[in-house]
Amino acid sequence: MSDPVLSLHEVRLSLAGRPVLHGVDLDVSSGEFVALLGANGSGKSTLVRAATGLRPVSSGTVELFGTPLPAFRDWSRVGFVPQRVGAASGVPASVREIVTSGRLGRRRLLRPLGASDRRAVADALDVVGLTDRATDSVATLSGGQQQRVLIARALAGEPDLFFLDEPTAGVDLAHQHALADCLGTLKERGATVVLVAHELGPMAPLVDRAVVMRHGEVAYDGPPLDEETLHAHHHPRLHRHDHTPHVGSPLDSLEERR
Ligand SMILES: Nc1ncnc2c1ncn2[C@@H]1O[C@H](COP(=O)(O)OP(=O)(O)OP(=O)(O)O)[C@@H](O)[C@H]1O
Repeated sequence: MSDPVLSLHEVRLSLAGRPVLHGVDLDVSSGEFVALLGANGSGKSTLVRAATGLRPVSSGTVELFGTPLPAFRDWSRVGFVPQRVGAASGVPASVREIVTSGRLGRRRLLRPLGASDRRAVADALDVVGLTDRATDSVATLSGGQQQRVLIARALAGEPDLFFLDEPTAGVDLAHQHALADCLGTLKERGATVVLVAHELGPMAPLVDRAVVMRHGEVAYDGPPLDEETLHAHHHPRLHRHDHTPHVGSPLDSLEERR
C-alpha cells in the first residue's frame, strides 16, 4: 500500500462543547476514491472539515501527504467543495472570477493568468455546464447552479486530493453525470477523492471503498456495496431513522444476516 495522502489518527472533535467525533482513524491512499457515508449528523462533514483544517481537532492527529496539518502548506494540492450553502452570497463576483479563484494556489505570485490557467477554468466551466453564465454574477444563479460554481472552482485547481461534501445535492441528473465523468478523469490521472454523499447516483461505479460513519465513529470501512447488498438494504424489515436509504450502509446487510 502506498503512503496515505490523508491520515487521521484518534481524531476527537467537539462542537459547542459536545463531542462530535469520538476517536476516528482513517488512512486514505493515493488514488483511492472513497465514499463517506452515514446518517444525518453522524459526523461526515465534521470529519472533512477536520481533515482540511477548517475545524481544529480536540485531540488526535491529521496528516496530509505525510505532513502534520499544522505544518502543511501545499494547499494547491487540496480541493474542497463545501456542502451547499444555499442562498446567494450577495458578493458581486462573476462565475468566472469565482472559478478562477480556484487557480490561485497553482499560480506563481503576481503572475497574470497563463494559458493553462485559462484552459483549466474553461474546462471546469464546461464540465458543470456554466460556460454561458461565465460573466453573470453568482448572486443571480440558483442554488444548484451556485453549487456547480463551487465544484468548478475546485476542479479548476486540478487538486491531487479532492474533498466533496454532498456535491450533487440540488444538481440535476445530467450535471451529476458530467461531474461523475470529470471525477473519473481526475481518478484516471491519479487523484484521490473523498466524497461525502447520501446518494451516489452516477458516482457509484467510481467508488473503491466505502467508509460509513455512525455517531461520530467509523462503523464500517471496506469494499463498496454490491447489488445484492443494495437490494438487502431495501428490505422492509429495516427501520431507518435517517435519510440514507438510496446509498445504504453495509452495516444494514450485516444486521440483516444476523
Ligand atoms: N457548528 C456546530 N455547532 C454545534 N454542533 C454542530 C455544529 N455543526 C454540526 N454540529 C453537530 O455535529 C454533529 C455532526 O454534524 P455533521 O454536519 O458533521 O454531520 P453529517 O454526517 O455531515 O450530517 P449531514 O448529512 O446532515 O450533513 C451533528 O450532531 C450536528 O448537529
